[in-house]
Amino acid sequence: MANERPRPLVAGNWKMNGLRASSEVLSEIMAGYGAGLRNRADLLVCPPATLVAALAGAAKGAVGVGGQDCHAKASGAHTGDISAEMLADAGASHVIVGHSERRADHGETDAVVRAKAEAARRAGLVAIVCVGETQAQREAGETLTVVASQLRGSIPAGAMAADLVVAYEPVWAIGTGLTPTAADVAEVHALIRTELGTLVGEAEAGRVRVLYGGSVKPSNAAELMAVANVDGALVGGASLVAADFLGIARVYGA
Ligand SMILES: O=C[C@H](O)COP(=O)(O)O
Repeated sequence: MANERPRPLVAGNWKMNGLRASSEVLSEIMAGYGAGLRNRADLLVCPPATLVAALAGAAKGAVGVGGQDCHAKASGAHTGDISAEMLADAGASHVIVGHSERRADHGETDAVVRAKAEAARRAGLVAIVCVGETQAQREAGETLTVVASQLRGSIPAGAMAADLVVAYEPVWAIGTGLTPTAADVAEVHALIRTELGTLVGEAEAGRVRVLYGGSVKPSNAAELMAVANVDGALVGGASLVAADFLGIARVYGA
């Protein structure tokens, strides 16, 4: 079972970008999501929370729609926050948790990220748990220990491949145009697969989709997606342009 390669997932994280007119990007993605690609890979778009319901309505399940964050609790006095249940109610299928921008801007710890991933599961969403080292940590030779520690702290006990995706995003590669070498990506993704084996069991670990994120573009997608244990991409900037997002996804099929 662990030998079966998971079906790839190409996910777009729009971050704090997008107005109602941006639904046009989704329309273009759907128009370009032909059978050759549809048979081989899943697509997901994670717009700002203001657009989740509209895009989920327009996507009609053909392309997944996800949130970018959720609160750990289902409801309550948490001004400005959005629960996993609310995202599910709006039509989301996934939610990103623990993105390095949330960890840095909002002080989110591994424990907070795990609580959010548990909330996603409670609400019937797939949690996309993000991990990755900073430039200083890479230069200090700490990449593998940092990523392993984040995984152990952020993955909920009893997580299953059906409710978990892991995204490896080196912080220094996000939005910079820099990417790790294929060998570096392979080393970290192999570690993630091994750690998942310990955390969720070998059989489940083999089915969890492990994405690479950080300056993925149509020009480098083929090389990055060909790396062992890379089951797709979490795309930031390039996901805002349908042609670029599709250009990345099409490494899996026309
Ligand atoms: O969630 C997506 C990542 O942070 C990657 O962003 P980027 O593709 O703009 O480097």
